[in-house]
Amino acid sequence: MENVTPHLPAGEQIRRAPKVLLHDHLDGGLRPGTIVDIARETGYEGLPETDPDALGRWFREAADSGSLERYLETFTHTCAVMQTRDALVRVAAECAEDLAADGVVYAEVRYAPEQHLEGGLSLEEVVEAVNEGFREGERRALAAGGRIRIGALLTAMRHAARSQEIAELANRYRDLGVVGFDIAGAEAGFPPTRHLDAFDYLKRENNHFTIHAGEAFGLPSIWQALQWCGADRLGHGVRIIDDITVDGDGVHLGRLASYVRDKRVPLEMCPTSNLQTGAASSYREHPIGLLRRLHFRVTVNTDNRLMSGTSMSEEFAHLVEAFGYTLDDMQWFTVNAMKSAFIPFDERLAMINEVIKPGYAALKAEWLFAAGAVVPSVASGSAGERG
Ligand SMILES: O=c1[nH]cnc2c1ncn2[C@@H]1O[C@H](CO)[C@@H](O)[C@H]1O
Ligand SMILES: [Zn+2]
Repeated sequence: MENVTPHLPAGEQIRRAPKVLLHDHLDGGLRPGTIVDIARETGYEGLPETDPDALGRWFREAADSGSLERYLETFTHTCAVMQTRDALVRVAAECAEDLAADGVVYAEVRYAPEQHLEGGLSLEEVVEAVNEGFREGERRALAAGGRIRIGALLTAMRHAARSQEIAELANRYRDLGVVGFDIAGAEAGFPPTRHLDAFDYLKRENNHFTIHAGEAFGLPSIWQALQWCGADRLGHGVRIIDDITVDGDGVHLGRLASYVRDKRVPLEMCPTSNLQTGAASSYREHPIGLLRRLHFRVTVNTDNRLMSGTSMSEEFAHLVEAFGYTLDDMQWFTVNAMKSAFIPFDERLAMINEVIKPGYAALKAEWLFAAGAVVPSVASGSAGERG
């Protein structure tokens, strides 16, 4: 009899479970075959491999360096093939299709418009091409029997000096496919306060933003992101663990960790990416386990599906294995993510009540109808033991 234990998710159930993704980079999620195609079409000759399988392996290995800076070097190749309107439409459409096929029902996908200007596109043309691709991908997913909604986050690169311009762009395209703003790139040496003008501007506009913080750099980065910049969410935020001590007397939260938990600050955690950049040493030791137990507002994310060779289902499968998470835990993470999304409250609520909860309820009931589940011993109470 297969999987009659209620609530314990098997691989295929994890894929079918509705999932919400808040932290995924468009330029970190291309299909290797698409990179090869576009490189050929546009004459980009810098690819380290031209066979799609070998190229996929190359990205995973090159990103597996233990350093964020080296991890980020691999984006040269994906950005190189995302410089034309057609390429951006294609990459965005495939992103939506791939996420929907993996059971993601809502995603916020980010990219840095300033990294897609080498072919002569304007910032506006970049945003419009990506939006067009997302809409196309949503339609294709629907036609294939799936369903997904995608909102874009516009990222400014923290080492550069275009954050104000990108924040204004995010504001201009608000309600037109863009739902918020972010900063990314190497963290050490580039504190979020370098971009205070952009964050202040977005606050005055009542707009939303998240900040990559507490990944390659510790508590000061998280503190600045929250208390100086006013971030709505933290990208990664794993280093908040440095402000938590666990000893014989129990768990003690420092002031910053308390603030993060008390204010329900969403943490966009990306376990596999953290293993690759050295921010965590194994799935079992990943801070997500403790933070979930302490009821921080934790969410599960992919970061870069190509560089990490992952998907939302893969991330959850690793966590199920490491921490014994059930469908109830998956639902908890998913509801956390949906609550923390940047779309309007009524839409988030409808997603939770009409899509996420019914989806998990259906999965949790499956054991009842599994072959062999209804046996005479039901009367003697074995079904009750399963619950
Ligand atoms: O985990 C990360 N930490 C910091 N920056 C990142 C991470 N993943 C990707 N990017 C950076 O964000 C840019 C826009 O999508 C990417 O080009 C990459 O440089
Ligand atoms: Zn990221």
